[in-house]
Amino acid sequence: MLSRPRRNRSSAAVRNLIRETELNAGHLVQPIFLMPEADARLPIASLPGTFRMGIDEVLREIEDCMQFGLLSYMMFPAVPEEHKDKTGTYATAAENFYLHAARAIKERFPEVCLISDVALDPYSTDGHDGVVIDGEIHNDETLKLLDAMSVAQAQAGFDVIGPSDMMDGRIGSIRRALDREGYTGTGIMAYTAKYASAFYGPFRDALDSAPRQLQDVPSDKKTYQMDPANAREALREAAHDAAEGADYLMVKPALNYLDIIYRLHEAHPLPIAAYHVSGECAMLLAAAERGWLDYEQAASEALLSIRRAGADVIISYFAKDYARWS
Ligand SMILES: NCc1[nH]cc(CCC(=O)O)c1CC(=O)O
Ligand SMILES: [Mg+2]
Repeated sequence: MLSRPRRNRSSAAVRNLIRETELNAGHLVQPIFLMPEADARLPIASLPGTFRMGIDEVLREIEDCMQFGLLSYMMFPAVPEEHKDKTGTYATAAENFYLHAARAIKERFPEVCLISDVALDPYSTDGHDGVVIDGEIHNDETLKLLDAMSVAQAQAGFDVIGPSDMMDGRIGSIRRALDREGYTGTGIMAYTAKYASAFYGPFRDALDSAPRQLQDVPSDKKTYQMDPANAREALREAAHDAAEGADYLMVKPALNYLDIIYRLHEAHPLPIAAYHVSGECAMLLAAAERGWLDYEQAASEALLSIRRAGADVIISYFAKDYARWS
């Protein structure tokens, strides 16, 4: 044998020399679930180790994460039922606790990159990302609501707007709305290839945002989120979002969709984000709880694999732990 690959694995020093992929806290985004009560800290049964927090707890949490070099956060609101309605009015209300929290975070930690969530589902009594009109999830009526939500978030200080709704044309629509209002510096992280996945369960538990049982509307999101069977369709979505002014293209979920991450990374010069979603984290945590997997090693390998596939940015509930280990 003239060529022996094992020579390049013979010591830690050699392995370090030839390592192809690096992953550090700078690539990671920590998701945050925000509650209205300032001092709240509530566990999520299906996602151990992650909490729904009020703003006081969130500020403490961010301070903690910053010690480990985590600078980017993506925030989601757990909206009380009494604030929900069919069009998500509360999303742009002056008293909205999510907008107030963004202001408080950016005031206290101006150096962080704060990413929003734009979609109707946390605010909607129907639990859909778009507005339901006459039994239909109405694309173009939803765009107006998403535009207003995005402008309110930019005004509150979010650095990057994160449309997670999968309506057609919303990136261009939001970009124009932001620019019209003078927020030309506010970025857009497009949930470009977001699949109708079974792995969002714990997230929907956390926000109580699952689609409701309605008369004429399916209680799944398959008419707007992508079919897990499709890969080429993701390239089409990516072409739209890139042309409409997205600053990042996201693939979601991540681990079952590494091929999609790879394809988008090859096809587009835009930064690629991957959302390692709640269910993907939960199944690893459940196995670790039973002693079936080593949490640190398995979580690190999962994140590294997402990065190796071509993700520049990884959103994961493991971000803080990984940052602490590395
Ligand atoms: N706008 C909805 C939204 N934004 C982020 C997630 C899931 C994230 C996760 O599971 O961690 C979802 C769930 C859904 O589409 O129902
Ligand atoms: Mg699209």
